Amino acid sequence: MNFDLSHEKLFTYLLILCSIIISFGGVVRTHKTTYRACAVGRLNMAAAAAVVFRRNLFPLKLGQKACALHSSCALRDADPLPQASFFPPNDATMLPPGSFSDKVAFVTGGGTGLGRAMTQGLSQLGATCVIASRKLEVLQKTAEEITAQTGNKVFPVACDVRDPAAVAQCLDQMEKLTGLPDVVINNAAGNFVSPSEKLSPNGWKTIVDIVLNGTAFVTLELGKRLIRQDKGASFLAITTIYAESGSGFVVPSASAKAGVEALYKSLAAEWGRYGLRFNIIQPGPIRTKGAFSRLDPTGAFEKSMIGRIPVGRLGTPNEIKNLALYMSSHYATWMSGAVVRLDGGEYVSMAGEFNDLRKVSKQQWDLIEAMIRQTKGS
Ligand SMILES: CCCCC/C=C\CC/C=C/C=C/C(=O)SCCNC(=O)CCNC(=O)[C@H](O)C(C)(C)COP(=O)(O)OP(=O)(O)OC[C@H]1O[C@@H](n2cnc3c(N)ncnc32)[C@H](O)[C@@H]1OP(=O)(O)O
Ligand SMILES: NC(=O)C1=CN([C@@H]2O[C@H](COP(=O)(O)OP(=O)(O)OC[C@H]3O[C@@H](n4cnc5c(N)ncnc54)[C@H](OP(=O)(O)O)[C@@H]3O)[C@@H](O)[C@H]2O)C=CC1
Repeated sequence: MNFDLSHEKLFTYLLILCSIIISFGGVVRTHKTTYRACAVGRLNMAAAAAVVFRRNLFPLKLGQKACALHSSCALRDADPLPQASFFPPNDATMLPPGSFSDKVAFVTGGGTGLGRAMTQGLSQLGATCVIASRKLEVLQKTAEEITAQTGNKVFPVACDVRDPAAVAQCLDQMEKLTGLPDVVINNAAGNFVSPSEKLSPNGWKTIVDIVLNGTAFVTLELGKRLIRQDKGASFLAITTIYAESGSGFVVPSASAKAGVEALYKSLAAEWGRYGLRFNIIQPGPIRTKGAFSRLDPTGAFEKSMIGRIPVGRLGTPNEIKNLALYMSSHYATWMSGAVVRLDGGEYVSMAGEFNDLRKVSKQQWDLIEAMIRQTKGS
């Protein structure tokens, strides 16, 4: 067997080993002060390991080395590319005030990240909102903050979307509070990066249950109730760009998100006759704590990810908010079965066979062109 242990790799393995030993120490010691010291040690070790891991994947320039060894720099956000200055995000709410007056909106996962941003936008434009997820405290805090800001009521309802009985109870509660919704946003999700050979059956099931079954339970239960009351509504699902392409290392999420897209396109065809519209947004990478802590915990991949986005930066929650508000509004009543990608061009940039030729310099192009021209007549 060929063991290729460079100094840096050896150092990484040693750091990881140390952090495991120190973590173990933290568990067995019971004295409070010692435990705290160990906890700090563990965090520093983890941060140092993250830095070295990142350096191995993306070697740093000399000037950056001092920063890389300082733990506070370990998870620093990657910078946008120069062209991003052409494409500044506009976070202002796009639709006119009152666009959702007298409307009720139901947002799963509305307490955090993109769900929170969409709820804030709906509320700002006049909607009464109900937000649902597992953590009631998180929902309550978001609901209070948004209500205070917009003056429109946001109701928090605890609900694990994996459990159909809990979904039915949550919707009962909603009916009592606000009546059935005009706008439904299926945004709740679970995800983590993992080599597929490490996935347990329960790891697979957990993601598929939240993303596909959760969306189906909410959508079918709400759909049946809306049909019974002869009430129209707009349904929106938040998937992702790899729902279309598939992606290694997030296989349960890719499979479940593809299922959600099939569900929404199918229902768009079947339930239009009941006044129900179904649309999908596929976001590219957007910094949220929930996504980045599970998809890029070391911070190693962000820079290369930004490098392949033609617009040169990550998206913002408010950019998703504005598109979601439009698609859920009365301006978009002719839109159903649509899949809208919002990703700064990342998907097409990854798909095109020759797109890496962006790295070719002007001089190299002159050379390449001359070589191709020489083939004339051959
Ligand atoms: C450069 C930056 C990249 C960022 C963006 C990039 C690209 C753009 C495309 C992005 C798409 C994003 C899609 C998203 O969905 S982001 C949303 C992320 N948010 C969340 O996940 C929030 C909710 N998540 C959770 O609550 C947990 O993380 C959860 C999903 C694991 C569920 O929690 P819980 O129900 O408590 O489950 P557990 O009991 O903890 O675990 C269940 C089961 O899974 C196994 N497991 C958990 N974590 C891992 C792991 N990291 N690796 C392997 N397996 C794991 C766990 O062991 C359990 O299985 P058992 O067999 O042991 O029982
Ligand atoms: N950020 C990004 O780069 C991208 C995100 N997306 C999608 O955007 C959506 C929002 O993600 P984002 O805001 O980034 O991440 P978050 O982690 O902040 O959002 C996920 C939400 O889902 C809720 N949730 C998780 N499990 C359940 C459950 N079993 N029942 C009910 N609610 C649940 C969580 O609340 P709680 O823990 O209280 O249950 C949380 O509010 C997701 O669909 C994600 O797939 C798509 C592409 C890119």
